[in-house]
Amino acid sequence: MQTESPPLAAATATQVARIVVAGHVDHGKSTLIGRLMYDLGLLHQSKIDDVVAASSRRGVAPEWSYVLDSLQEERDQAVTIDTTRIWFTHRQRRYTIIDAPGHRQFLANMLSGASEADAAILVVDAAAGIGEQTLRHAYLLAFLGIRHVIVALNKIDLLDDARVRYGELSAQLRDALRRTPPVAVIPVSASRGDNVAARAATTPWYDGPTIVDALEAVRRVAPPVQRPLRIAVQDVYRRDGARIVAGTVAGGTVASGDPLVLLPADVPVVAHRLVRWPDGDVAGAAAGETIGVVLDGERFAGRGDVLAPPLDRPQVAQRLVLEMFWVDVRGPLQNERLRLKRGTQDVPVVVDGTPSAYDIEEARTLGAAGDAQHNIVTLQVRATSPVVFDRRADDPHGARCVLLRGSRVAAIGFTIDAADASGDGGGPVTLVERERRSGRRAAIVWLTGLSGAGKSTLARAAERELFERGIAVSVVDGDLLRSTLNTDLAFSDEDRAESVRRAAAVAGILAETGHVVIVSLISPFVSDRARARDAARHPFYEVYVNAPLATCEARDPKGLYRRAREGAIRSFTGIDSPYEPPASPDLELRTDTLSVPEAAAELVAFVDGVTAPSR
Ligand SMILES: Nc1ncnc2c1ncn2[C@@H]1O[C@H](COP(=O)(O)OS(=O)(=O)O)[C@@H](OP(=O)(O)O)[C@H]1O
Ligand SMILES: Nc1ncnc2c1ncn2[C@@H]1O[C@H](COP(=O)(O)OP(=O)(O)O)[C@@H](O)[C@H]1O
Repeated sequence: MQTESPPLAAATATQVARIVVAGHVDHGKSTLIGRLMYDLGLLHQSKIDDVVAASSRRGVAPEWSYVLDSLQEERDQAVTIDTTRIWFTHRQRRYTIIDAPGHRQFLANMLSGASEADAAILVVDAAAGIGEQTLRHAYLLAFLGIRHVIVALNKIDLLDDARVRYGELSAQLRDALRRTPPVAVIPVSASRGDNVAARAATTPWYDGPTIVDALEAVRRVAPPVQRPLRIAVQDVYRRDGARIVAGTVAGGTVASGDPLVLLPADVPVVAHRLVRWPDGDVAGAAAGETIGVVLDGERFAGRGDVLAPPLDRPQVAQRLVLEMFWVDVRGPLQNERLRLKRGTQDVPVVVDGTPSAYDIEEARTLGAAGDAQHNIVTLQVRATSPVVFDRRADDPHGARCVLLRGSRVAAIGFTIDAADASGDGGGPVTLVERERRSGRRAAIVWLTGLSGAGKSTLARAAERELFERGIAVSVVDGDLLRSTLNTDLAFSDEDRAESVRRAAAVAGILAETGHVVIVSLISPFVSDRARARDAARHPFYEVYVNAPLATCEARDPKGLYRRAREGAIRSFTGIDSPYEPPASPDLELRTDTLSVPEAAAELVAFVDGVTAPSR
C-alpha cells in the first residue's frame, strides 16, 4: 500500500499535504488538476505544446484535462501520477492529490487507511449548481472526518451573472456543507485558469484566496506521532515477577517514567520501564511500534485496555453513536447483537433504537436501515462493557472501528460520540459509576492454602469487618462452590483447574458490580492461579494463607485429613496431591503463629489499602 512515499520525492520538501479532489467528472475535476499543473510550471513545454496542438485540432481552447491522461504514460515529468494519485512539489511542500473515483472505491480506499487526506477540493459546476453529486460528496467528506474543504465553483466563465450566481451558490453550499463548512468557496474557470493560481480580472468582486492560496493554507492533519498517546493493550505477560503490558502505540509517543492512565478502569499508573523484544529496555517508543510497558506496582491490565496520558485521554462509554459504511448484505436491526472492534478491544454490543441509513445513490437519509448495504448507517449501540474510543471530530484516525456480525465484517466506520444516556433510564450501570458511588476500587483478593490453613475463617472474618466499615464485599468460598456450581467436579488436576477457572469467573462477575471479592480456594497449582490472575479484569491480589501441613492436619476441622490418611479420600491436597505455594504472594499470613483476630486484622488492613480510592 502506497501512502506517504511518492515515487518522486523532492529531497528539499519539508512538508506534505494530501488533498483529495472530489466532484463529478463533468464538473471539471481533471481540467482543474491539469490547469493547476500547468500554472505551477510543472509541465514540460513539449507537453504544453501537445495539449495546445491537440485542442486546436479539435477547434477548442486548450483542454487541460488531456494532461492527466498523457502524463500517465510518461515518467520524466515533474509530476508523478498513477490511477488515483498525483505527486508534485511546490514551494518546498510535497503535495499528493488523491483523485476520488467512484464513491464506493473512494470510501473503501479512505476507510482501509490507504489514504488519509488533510483537505479536500470539492469541484462544483456553477452552471449546473448543487446536484446530488455535490450533496453526496459533501456527506462523504464529513463522514470521513475531512474538515478542511475548499470548494472550487467551476465554469464561472460560462455565467452571465457570475457575481449574483456566486452569491446564491455559496450560500446554498454553506448550507449543504454545514457538517464541514468550507474554508473557501472560490469562483474558478479551470479551463481559463481564473483564480486557479492567478487572481482573475473577470471576478473583481471576489477577494478571497485562489486555489493555490487555499492549498498553501492547508494544515497537515497531525501525523500519528503527533497525536495524543494511545497504547492499545494486546496482552499481559509475567516475566521474572514483573507484569509486562504488551501493546501497540497507536498514536503519540511514550517515555519510561511517564505517568499514564489505564482505561477503562481509570487507574493512574506509571510506565515504570519500556521494553522491546529483543532489544530489552528502551527509553521511549512512538506510534507504529509494539512495546512492553512495565507498570509500577501490581496493576491489572488486559487485552483491549488503553494506556493514555492523564490529561489527554480518550472517551470511555458503554453507549455510543457510530457512523458506519455498511458492507454486509443486510442492514442492522434494533436489538441485534453485533461485535464492535476498536483497536484491540472486541466487545459485544446491542443495537439500540432504529438505525438510519444515508442512501449514497439518492443522496438522502432513509428512515430505517433496511437497504443499508454500501450506504452510511448512523446507529446507537450499547456495549456490555465500557469502550475506550476517540471521537471522529477529535481524531478520525483514532475513531476508526469495525462492526462484526458473527465473524463477518458488517460495517467499517467511526465512533462519533458517547450516546446520551438520559433518554431511557441511563443504560447499564458501569463499574466506574459503581466505584464512584462506593468510594472503593473493586478487587479480587485470592486466598490460597492447604485445607485447614484458615482460608474460610479469615475470609469470613475479613468480610465481617469490611462490611462493618461500609465496604461492598463478598466471599467466593471453595466449599460453597463445590456444593453448588461445581458438583460435577472431583479433585483430579484437571478438575481443580476447572474449579479455579470457575471461581475466577464468579469473582469477576461480582467484582464487576463494584465488590471487593475475597476468594478462598485451595487452588494448589501455580499455573491455575496465574491463569486466574491473567483472566481477571480487575485488580487481583494473591494471599498465601500459610500453615504447615502438620498444623493443618492437627486442626483437621472436618476430619478430612484423617480420612485421607485412612485412604478413604483420594488425591487429598498435602497427602497424595501436591500443593505448590506462591513464590511471591502479595500477602502471606502465617496462621500457625498468628491468632485468628491478628491474621484477620492483617488481611483487612491489606484489603483496605489496595482498594482505597486514591490508588
Ligand atoms: N481430595 C481433596 N483435596 C482437597 N480438598 C478436598 C478433597 N476432597 C474434598 N475436599 C474438600 O474440598 C475443599 C477444597 O475445594 P477447593 O475447590 O478449594 O479445591 S481446589 O481449589 O479445586 O483444589 C476443601 O475445603 P477446605 O478444607 O475449606 O479447603 C475440602 O473440604
Ligand atoms: N490464625 C488462624 N487463622 C485462621 N484459622 C485458624 C487460625 N488459627 C487457628 N485456626 C483454625 O484453623 C481452622 C481453619 O479452617 P478453615 O478456615 O476451614 O480452613 P480452610 O478454609 O483453609 O480449609 C479453623 O478451625 C480455625 O479456627
